Amino acid sequence: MRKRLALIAHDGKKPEMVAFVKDHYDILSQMDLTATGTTGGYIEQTGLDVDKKLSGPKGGDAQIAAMTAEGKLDGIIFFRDPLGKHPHEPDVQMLMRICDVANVPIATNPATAKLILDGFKAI
Ligand SMILES: O=C(CO)COP(=O)(O)O
Repeated sequence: MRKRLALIAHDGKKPEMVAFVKDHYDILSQMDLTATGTTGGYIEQTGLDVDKKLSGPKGGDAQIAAMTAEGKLDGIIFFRDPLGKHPHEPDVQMLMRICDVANVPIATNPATAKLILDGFKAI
C-alpha cells in the first residue's frame, strides 16, 4: 500500500529539505505526499506531486496534526530549526504531541528521516 507522508521544514531548514527530497526522489515519488504550504512549493519544484496545506504559521502544522489524529498519515518528516523563533510554536508542540498520541513516526532531522524511509522500504 502507498505510504502517506507529510513533509515540513522551518525556513532555516528548507534548503536541507530540498536536498533530502532530491536525494530520496525515487522512494518519495511512490508515496502520497502532503506538506505545509511553503515547504510544499519547494518540493513541487523538484517535480514531485504534493498536497499543499496552509503555510505553517497560518495553520498548516495544525492541519497536518489533524490528519495525523484521523489516521491519514503513516509518517512525518519535520525539519525543525532549533536556532529560530517561531510564532506558531504551540502548533508545532501540538503536532509532536499528536504524533505520540497516535503513535505515528516523526523525524526531525535528516538522519532519522532516512531511517523512516528505509523502514518503509522494508515493510
Ligand atoms: O512553519 C512551518 C512549520 O512549523 C513550515 O511552514 P511552511 O512550509 O509554510 O513554511
